[in-house]
Formats: sequence, structure tokens, C-alpha cells
Amino acid sequence: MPENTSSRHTGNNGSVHDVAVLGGGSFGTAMTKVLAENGHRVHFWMRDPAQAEEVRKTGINSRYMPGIEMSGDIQPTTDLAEAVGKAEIVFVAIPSKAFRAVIREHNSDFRAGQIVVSLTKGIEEHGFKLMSEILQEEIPRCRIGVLSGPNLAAEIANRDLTATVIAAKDPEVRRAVQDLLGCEYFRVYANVDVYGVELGGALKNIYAIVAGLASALDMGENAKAMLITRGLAEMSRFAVSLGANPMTFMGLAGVGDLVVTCTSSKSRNYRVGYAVGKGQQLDDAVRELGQVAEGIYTLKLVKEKSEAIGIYMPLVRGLYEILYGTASIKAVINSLMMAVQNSDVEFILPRTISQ
Ligand SMILES: NC(=O)C1=CN([C@@H]2O[C@H](COP(=O)(O)OP(=O)(O)OC[C@H]3O[C@@H](n4cnc5c(N)ncnc54)[C@H](OP(=O)(O)O)[C@@H]3O)[C@@H](O)[C@H]2O)C=CC1
Ligand SMILES: O=C(CO)COP(=O)(O)O
Repeated sequence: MPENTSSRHTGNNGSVHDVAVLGGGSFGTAMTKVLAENGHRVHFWMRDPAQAEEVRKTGINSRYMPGIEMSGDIQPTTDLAEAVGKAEIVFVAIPSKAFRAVIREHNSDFRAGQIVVSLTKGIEEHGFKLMSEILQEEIPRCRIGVLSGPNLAAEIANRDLTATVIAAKDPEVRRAVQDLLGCEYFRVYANVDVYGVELGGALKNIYAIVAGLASALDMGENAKAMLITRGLAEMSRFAVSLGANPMTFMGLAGVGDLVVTCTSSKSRNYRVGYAVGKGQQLDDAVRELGQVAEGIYTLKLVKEKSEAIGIYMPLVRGLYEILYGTASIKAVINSLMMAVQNSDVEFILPRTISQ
């Protein structure tokens, strides 16, 4: 493992901490890199022994971050108990489909009071649970937080200027995460609306798929702005109905993350939408991607949930009909454009009650 020769550049008090990152994919790797560059000892858990060996020997995770060399005190491991046991703070970057299973299997390895922060932007299939709710159910003795924002892993790994949000009820959790992660290229803002921040990160993936589709069809810049803005209206309507604070959607974890994923071909969700817009089958697009695109699962769950609770989500419904139904893209666009014309900002002027 190459030694960290660069000087420490955190804005904190300079103390070194043992932290764990669970999940050896793109985002786990990017956050491991930030933490190690900030001078912390990172116990980096992944399930693939060959990958752990590669990171140990070369500092590179070639499957998920080819060409990115990490430096500093990184201890890759396939022993989750060891990683969690040594850590003061644990970051979890495991896709939503596997999140509960991994935490449940290792439940007894977590200590009372240990800080556990979810980096995952998805929803559990059964019961519509967010990752912080899973943590609360599985390890209630821990102090829980959620990190979310416009955070493309490749850009963070490249040290491009980035901001994110730590959401937690406990101010010590917020402060600890700000101190651990903050540095000259990574800035961490705080929020207490855990549910809103977390839901924002999960929901925007749906609209990134829509934006990718629109881009593949060369719909133009006005259309892009319309989709992003109506996506924001739709996701905040849904989240607020479930208890989120509408103001959260004006922040980095709301509109910030929505903008980056709806405008960047670095977003996997956007890429899936783009491929489908170019005529590829969804399954083939996902297989070719080779990484997680949480939005394709979130879409199904949000469509069901919105129907169950009576929340109007035309973009969700339209995308669902394209990806999982039989509707043509053209027919969906036509029905969206010809729907009853509603109010712009429904927090100011209520949406028509005819829909
Ligand atoms: N990439 C990004 O830019 C960002 C991602 N996120 C979120 O982070 C989460 C993780 O995404 P990301 O790292 O990008 O995903 P990737 O597709 O890059 O990697 C997925 C990782 O999860 C591991 N994994 C999959 N299933 C299991 C399992 N059952 N047990 C243990 N490990 C498993 C994979 O291991 P293996 O290789 O062995 O299959 C791999 O290490 C997602 O919710 C995503 O939305 C959030 C912000 C930014
Ligand atoms: O959440 C992300 C950026 O904030 C990453 O988006 P994708 O999962 O679509 O790549």
C-alpha cells in the first residue's frame, strides 16, 4: 500500500481516527480515498478477497475505479467483524438490495453508541424502508446518520470540488462526520431532516433515468429544464406527504443531487435511461453498466407507494410504463404534455384537484 506523502488537509483538529467503510464499489472506494487522504486509518471491507488483495498491494480498485491510486493508511479486509470492531465510525456503501442482509448478519459486531452512517441511495423493497430505518431496526444501539448530496464517485476520487450533506438528529454525529470528511475539495453541510435527505437521494435516481431518456431523444434544453423542475416538484410532493421537510429539497441533497444526476453521463441511472432511449432493452442496459443503478428498483417501489397513498406522480408513472409496461416513449410524452395544466409551485398555489 503506498504511503501517504501528501500533507493532511482537513479543516478539523488534526486527530486521526479509525473508521470503517463497508462496500468495495465505486462510492465505498471514493469515500475511503477521502478519509485516508484526511489522515484517518480506514478499514475498508469488501467481500471479494482478490479485490482486497489488489487494494492492499497496489492501492487500486481496478474493477470500480480503474486508474485511481489511493494512498494513506488503508486496510482492506474481507472480515467485516474486524473492520467494524476497530472503527469508531462506520460508513455503509452497500446497495440497498443487500443492505439489511449484511447489517443483520453482522449485527452483533456493532457497539452501543458507535456512529453508523449510510451512504446508500435506495429503498428496501419490503415495507418501503430507507437505509437509516433499517439501521434503526437492526442496530438501534448505534447512533445513525445519512450522507447524501451531488456526489459522483468518479469526481470525488478525482478530487474535484464537491459538497455533501450529513443528516442526523444527534449533533455529535453531524460534527464528527464533518470533521472526518471535510477537506479542501470536500465540504460537508449539516441537516436534521434525515428522512428528507435520504429520500431525496433515492428519488432523484428516477428522474436521472428520465433525463437520460430525454437526452438520447435530443429533446432540447427547454425540455431538460422542464423535466428537472417537474421532477423536483414531484419528488418533493411525494416526500413531504411522507413527512419530509420541503425545504430540504432546496438544498444539496434535493435539487443539488437532482441536477448533477440529471445532467451528467457519469451517473449510472442517467446512462441506463440514455441506453433505453437509444433503443436498448432495460436488462441489457443494466448488464452492460456492470454497476448498480438504484433508480430502476426505486421506480417500482415509488410507483406502488404513490398509488397506495394517492400522490400524483406523472413522471414516475410514465417512466414505469416505458420500462416495465408496454407504452411507447412517444405515447408517454404525448400524454404528459396533454395532461391538465397545473400550478407551478404547489406550495404557493395548490395543484388542481381534478387529478
Ligand atoms: N457511485 C456513486 O457515484 C454514488 C453511489 N451512491 C450510492 O452508494 C451505494 C453503493 O453504490 P456504488 O458503490 O456506486 O455501487 P457499485 O455498483 O459501484 O458497487 C457495488 C458494491 O456493492 C457490493 N455488493 C453488492 N452486493 C453485495 C452483497 N450482497 N454483500 C456485500 N457487498 C455487496 C459489490 O461487491 P462485488 O463487487 O463483490 O459484487 C460492490 O462492491 C448505492 O446505493 C449508490 O446509490 C451514493 C453516492 C454516489
Ligand atoms: O448519487 C449519485 C451522485 O450524487 C450517483 O448517481 P448514480 O448512482 O446514478 O451514478
